[in-house]
Amino acid sequence: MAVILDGKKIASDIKAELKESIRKLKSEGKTVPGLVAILVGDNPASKVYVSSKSKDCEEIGIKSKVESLPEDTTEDELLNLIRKYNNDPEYHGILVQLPLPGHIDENRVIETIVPSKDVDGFHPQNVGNLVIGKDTFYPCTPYGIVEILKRYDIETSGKHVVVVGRSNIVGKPVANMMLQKKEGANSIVTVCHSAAKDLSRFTKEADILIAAIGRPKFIKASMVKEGAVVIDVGINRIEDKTTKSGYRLVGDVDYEEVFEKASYITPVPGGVGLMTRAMLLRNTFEAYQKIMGN
Ligand SMILES: Nc1nc(=O)c2c([nH]1)NC[C@@H]1CN(c3ccc(C(=O)N[C@@H](CCC(=O)O)C(=O)O)cc3)C=[N+]21
Repeated sequence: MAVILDGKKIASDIKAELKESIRKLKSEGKTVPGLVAILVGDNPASKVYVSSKSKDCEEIGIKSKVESLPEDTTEDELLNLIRKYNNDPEYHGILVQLPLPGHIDENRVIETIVPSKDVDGFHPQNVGNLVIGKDTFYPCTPYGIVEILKRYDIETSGKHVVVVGRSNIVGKPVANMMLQKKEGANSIVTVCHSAAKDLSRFTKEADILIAAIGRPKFIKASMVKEGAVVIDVGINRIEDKTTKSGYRLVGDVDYEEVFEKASYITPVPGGVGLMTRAMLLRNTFEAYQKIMGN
């Protein structure tokens, strides 16, 4: 049976640390970090995420603002709003909630955010710096995964990490972070994806398995090595009429099965998702420190 990696506990520790740092800033009469979240359209899941982000900010003393724009906002209007915040000294972090409506080019949007305020770490300059091991913003979900491993003292150096999924927000950046030598995890990394003819051939080799596929309960016990560390990035809503909301959240890992075989496992909810939120706060604090020069 596995040890449950408690994302809720670690996220709350990180928030407490940041809260204390911000309290100090305030007591010295300094301005506080600021985060603006930009939401286009009314995707219900995105609304929930954005409102929980501002709640988190409020809790620890980060100034936050939500810009809610209608679905039919033009790309130019959005880009102009981003440019406004690029030049606004009260906001040190800018987050544009993804996905965007189809008529807006996500890459153009991301490239318009000034890299020094790109707290998602999605700008090509930050992505490039991550790959070559230079100062950057780590994307929040990968950053959260690395932080969980660190706080549970899980050995990563020389371990075989297998990432399933190759997205720009999770798979690719987490693979790069785990690969990093200097101040990094120093792991051996395999990235696999849906084109693999026999995925379990790869996943069974993992000392640390990171599942970021986006398919409910996809990783079965038969695909996992005895004693592996299993990190579940999936957030899938599946119908469940016994709950009040009519749905239930499950990960990309078949938790009940894999729990018996793994040495450590992250739960869903209560694992990586909460860490993602906490690391956004840390990135905002780091953006503030870099901009303010302290
Ligand atoms: N620009 C941008 N940056 C993002 O970081 C970003 C994004 N767009 N678009 C959507 C995804 C998804 N994401 C999550 C954040 C928190 C939870 C989270 O708090 N999960 C809770 C449960 C939440 C629930 O009950 O729905 C948990 O796992 O315990 C999940 C998913 C950030 N994303």
